[in-house]
Amino acid sequence: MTKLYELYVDGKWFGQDLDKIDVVSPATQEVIAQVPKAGKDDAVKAVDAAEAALESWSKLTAEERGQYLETWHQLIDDERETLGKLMTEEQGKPLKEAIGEVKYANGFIKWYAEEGKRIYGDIIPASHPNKRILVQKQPVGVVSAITPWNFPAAMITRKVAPALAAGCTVVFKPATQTPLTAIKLVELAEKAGIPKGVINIVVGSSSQIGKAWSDDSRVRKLTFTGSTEVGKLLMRDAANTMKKVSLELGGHAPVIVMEDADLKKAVKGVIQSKFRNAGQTCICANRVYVHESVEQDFLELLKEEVRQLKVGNGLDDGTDIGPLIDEDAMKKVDEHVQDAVNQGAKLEIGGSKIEDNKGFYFEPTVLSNVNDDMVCMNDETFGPLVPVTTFQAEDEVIKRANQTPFGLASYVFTENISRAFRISEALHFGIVGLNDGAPSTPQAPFGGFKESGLGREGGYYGIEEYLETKYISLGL
Ligand SMILES: NC(=O)C1=CN([C@@H]2O[C@H](COP(=O)(O)OP(=O)(O)OC[C@H]3O[C@@H](n4cnc5c(N)ncnc54)[C@H](OP(=O)(O)O)[C@@H]3O)[C@@H](O)[C@H]2O)C=CC1
Ligand SMILES: O=C(O)CCCC(=O)O
Repeated sequence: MTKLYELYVDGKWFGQDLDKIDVVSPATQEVIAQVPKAGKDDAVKAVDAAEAALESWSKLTAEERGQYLETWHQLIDDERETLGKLMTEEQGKPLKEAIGEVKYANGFIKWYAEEGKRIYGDIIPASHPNKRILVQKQPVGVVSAITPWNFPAAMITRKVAPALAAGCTVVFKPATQTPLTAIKLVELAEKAGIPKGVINIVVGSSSQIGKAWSDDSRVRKLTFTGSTEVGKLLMRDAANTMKKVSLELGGHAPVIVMEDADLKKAVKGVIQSKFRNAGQTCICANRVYVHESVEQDFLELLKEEVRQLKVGNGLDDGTDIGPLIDEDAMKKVDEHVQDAVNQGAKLEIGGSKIEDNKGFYFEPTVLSNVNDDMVCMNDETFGPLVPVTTFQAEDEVIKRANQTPFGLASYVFTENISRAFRISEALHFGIVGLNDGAPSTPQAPFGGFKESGLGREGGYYGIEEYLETKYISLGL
């Protein structure tokens, strides 16, 4: 019998009597579990619970809240293999990557268990002898979090952990395609003794749940990771009650390989950045600009590495690239490849769907002779495609890299220190991987410029998003 996972609001598991949603393995298309389908009423009840829990949770000391987070961290660490397997089953990424994500996700909990103790205020010298100017940071209040399917654990912990550490309570909705890891994380939060109402999870109609939270003036902060389209919609709705908003949206990351780059390092960076999670990451390399003098050497090295990547079910040993999340995702990659090839791009390796599997598998693909008008050079592919084009001059490539409404991650490979700084500073992106294809880490600020979003997650920057600044003017 298919296992039914329940939802959790106000310290109670519920949902047996609701309609059900099937959770489908992207590797096999089999139904692996079911979750209840919550709607508006459940979303409102979640806010009722979070609001009721807010006062007592926010009044705990940062050390007490940190202790709950430490216990949660330990329980997740003990279960990292179980969580990793569940994640692979529902999301598709290879098991070693899934376990890596659990560790990464847990790193945010550990970091914020500590960082909550360092929410400092200020005393500012006054202009009047009988006045004192005090500045205090306070939790923003109830937080609503909406997360995507591509990182079923990390996108949750990097929102929930700083919110909890700051003294906020949380209502959250994971993606319908990947709710199981999220529910398991909440089970462990309950086991860690986190009081009822502090964390509440619902899954179901995203528009009903999102709207209920947007319209509710008790929710003081919205944090979202997902598509730019939905991010804009949520921001517009949040304006009605003037919520604080953090948005981590789409990217379109350029990779710049200069003529003085260490090409082995550059290829390793592209492989790390591009093929993680089958290319379904908002910081994935999406377009590669290689100096014309090193293009052939770069392509040869890249193809050598890509040839060795094994595509398959993420649960199988040795799999490097799992299935894409669904048919639409596969169609998008195929369309990007076809568009480029029809306009004269050269297929260096890959280029096809893998038809003899039940899941949505696509070959790791490299295209050369690509130009800036092709769809793949303007739109996030979210799949295992590396389009390679050439450039002649530094100014030219900076201009082309910045020619996008997105501004999340970018990558530069060069062994020249002055050039490295010059280019990093000229790129209009929130993240620059300088000779580094894997910049994500819990202590660093993750987030984008322009239409890639607002706010930062990670490090001390990430906890600021859950705080209000209060100024107390004291007359002596
Ligand atoms: N920045 C990033 O990390 C991500 C970027 N993307 C980009 O977005 C594209 C589309 O992916 P997709 O999964 O559809 O992204 P979405 O933005 O649709 O989904 C992200 C989250 O938002 C929820 N959601 C969707 N519509 C609403 C709504 N009206 N109100 C409230 N919540 C809503 C989803 O719920 P539900 O699952 O129930 O639909 C999910 O929890 C990808 O191809 C990729 O380009 C996608 C995922 C992550
Ligand atoms: O695609 C995303 O939004 C998640 C980014 C993963 C990371 O933290 O590196």
